[in-house]
Amino acid sequence: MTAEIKLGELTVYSGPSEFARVTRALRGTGRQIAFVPTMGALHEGHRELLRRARRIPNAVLVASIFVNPLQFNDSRDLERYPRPLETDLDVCRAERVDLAFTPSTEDVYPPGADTTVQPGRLGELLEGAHRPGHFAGVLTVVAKLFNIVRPDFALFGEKDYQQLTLIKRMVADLNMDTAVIGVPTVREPDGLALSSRNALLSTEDRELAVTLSAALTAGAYAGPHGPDVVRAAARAVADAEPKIDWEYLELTDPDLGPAPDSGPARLLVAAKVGQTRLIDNVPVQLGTG
Ligand SMILES: Nc1ncnc2c1ncn2[C@@H]1O[C@H](COP(=O)(O)OP(=O)(O)OP(=O)(O)O)[C@@H](O)[C@H]1O
Ligand SMILES: CC(C)(CO)[C@@H](O)C(=O)[O-]
Ligand code: BAL
Repeated sequence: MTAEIKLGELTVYSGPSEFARVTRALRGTGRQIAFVPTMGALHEGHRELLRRARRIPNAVLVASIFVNPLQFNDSRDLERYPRPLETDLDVCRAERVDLAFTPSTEDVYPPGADTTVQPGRLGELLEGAHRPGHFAGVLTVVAKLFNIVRPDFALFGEKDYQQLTLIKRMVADLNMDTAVIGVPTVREPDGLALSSRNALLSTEDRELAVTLSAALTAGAYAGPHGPDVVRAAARAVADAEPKIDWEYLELTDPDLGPAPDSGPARLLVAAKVGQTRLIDNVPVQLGTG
């Protein structure tokens, strides 16, 4: 079988069973597998994940492109989600991806599929409170993808910080044999976190959207003064932009528990800008000043 697998140029698969056989054959040759799961509409954030994965010595680079309906609690969000598959495959070629997995919804969820992975308490906070069922959808598809690909390494962006935290939790709790690597958020020059949904912003909304990262930056700079000042500094920037529908702006510890008085913390935001819901977060060092 491995004789047929060409590495060094992109091969695209859509059948889960066929793809599982390919990855199993590769493992049999002693190669390690580095995996970058995505929903497509690839941008510089995804490219950074692919480049970091490419640098893992002797690894075969696998990317998946699948807009997972199970994690969308809003059907309009699912409908509007961009799907430029051919351009995405060109990006995969440019980043020297070996294997792309592009299943259909029916490939991933054949009739009768009924088993899901449910997050614990962590899945109910923040994003979980605003997108009911979202993280069960994410964990279910990530567990399925991990079973198909069986990666040694899987790379996820810190932009989706709660997702990254929950995936690390799932891997530990369910004894999955994959090292999860978090990659810092890639930003536009003005600070806006890159996101596939940015393509849906009107010109005016794009200008407003920078307020999310501006609020986070104001909070992070206030870190030495302690948690109350961080919250107040971030909130002041957010409140100055009432055209944005702010959903949460919260300071936590790095594991998403209550914020400490000093030491490392995380400041997270979600807001609707026009029709488009965006999230972002930054690390904050508290109470050192
Ligand atoms: N700006 C970014 N920097 C680093 N990683 C990112 C960035 N944006 C997305 N990622 C990561 O890329 C992976 C795939 O994400 P996804 O395909 O959902 O893209 P996205 O830009 O997060 O889209 P959206 O948030 O609009 O759904 C995830 O691990 C995500 O955290
Ligand atoms: C991890 C993921 C690919 C699961 O669908 C998705 O949530 C994403 O792109 O962040
Ligand atoms: N990037 C996280 C996937 C989602 O918003 O559904």
